Amino acid sequence: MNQGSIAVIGAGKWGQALHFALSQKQKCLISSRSKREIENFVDLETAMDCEYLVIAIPAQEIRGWLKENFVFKGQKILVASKGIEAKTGEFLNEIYSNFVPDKNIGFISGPSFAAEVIKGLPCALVINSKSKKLYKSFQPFFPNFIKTYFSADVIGAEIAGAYKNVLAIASGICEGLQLGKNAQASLIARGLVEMQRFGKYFGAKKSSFLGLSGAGDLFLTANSTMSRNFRVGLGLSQNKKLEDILKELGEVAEGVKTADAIHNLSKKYSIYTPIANEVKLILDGKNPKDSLKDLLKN
Ligand SMILES: NC(=O)c1ccc[n+]([C@@H]2O[C@H](COP(=O)([O-])OP(=O)(O)OC[C@H]3O[C@@H](n4cnc5c(N)ncnc54)[C@H](O)[C@@H]3O)[C@@H](O)[C@H]2O)c1
Ligand SMILES: O=P(O)(O)OC[C@H](O)CO
Repeated sequence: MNQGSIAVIGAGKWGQALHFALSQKQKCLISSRSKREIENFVDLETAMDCEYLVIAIPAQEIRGWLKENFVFKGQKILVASKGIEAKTGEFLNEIYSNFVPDKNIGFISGPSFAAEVIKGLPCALVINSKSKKLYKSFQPFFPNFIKTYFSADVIGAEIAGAYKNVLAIASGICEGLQLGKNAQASLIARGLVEMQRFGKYFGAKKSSFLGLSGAGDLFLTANSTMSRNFRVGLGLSQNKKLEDILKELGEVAEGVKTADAIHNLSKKYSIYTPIANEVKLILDGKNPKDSLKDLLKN
């Protein structure tokens, strides 16, 4: 293993933004499935030989990618993805736990549009890990325009980062239906309560939902067309087909599959998640205006 070296795996919008940020203070390699004309682009084998890896692959693809490509050689891993695996309902930390020990892995959360990070605009992120030593080993790699915080509440950060994408779809629908800012603010506030209720069932800390991982990322994502998930909601409000919306988007919108995962988990464990459930029904074809009536029922 190449001691002290760092690489980003995944050269999508977030992988490229993290590569830019992590290149400010030191050389940072980057790798992806297809070759890219990016500084310090390397093949996967070279990247995997780095001591520090930042993995920015879509949540639904992680299990397959790990099975096909990952060999643990003591690397320290930072997971940059946000989502819950739809086909199993497993959280990302559960998937990674089959490949990496808890002391070697952390999860990034917080309000962070790639488009702003790649411009060097200031932001704040949380590195969530069972190991504070892991956080301390990654922290020096981050540039001065990114303030990092530590939290040991991995499940809270994971659920917050995944759930906010589903709520962003709901908020985009609300915007698209021109229901007004009162409705949108109420939806976001009730969504935060719902997210925290869901997280509590899995042992998440309430504070994670009041901080950067929850409220911070939700306020960002549910109020901006910079969010892919918010734009999915806008498309749904215009009765566009989901396949057409995603084709036009050309990037991942994790909330679509995570809505499935949350719906299945809340049904399995009898957790009250009305907003996420309506998003799932709308993604399956329910008229958004009918969902609105159902959500407004006293
Ligand atoms: N874009 C952002 O602002 C942002 C910010 C924070 C977190 N994230 C999260 O980062 C993750 C990646 O999002 P993104 O914005 O980079 O998406 P993107 O659609 O821009 O890029 C996804 C990348 O993953 C690659 N990919 C897809 N399937 C793959 C597979 N099976 N194996 C290897 N690579 C594969 C694609 O080729 C693409 O380069 C998501 O979980 C997202 O929620 C995104
Ligand atoms: O574009 P979105 O909706 O995937 O959001 C991107 C980031 O998660 C914002 O923190």
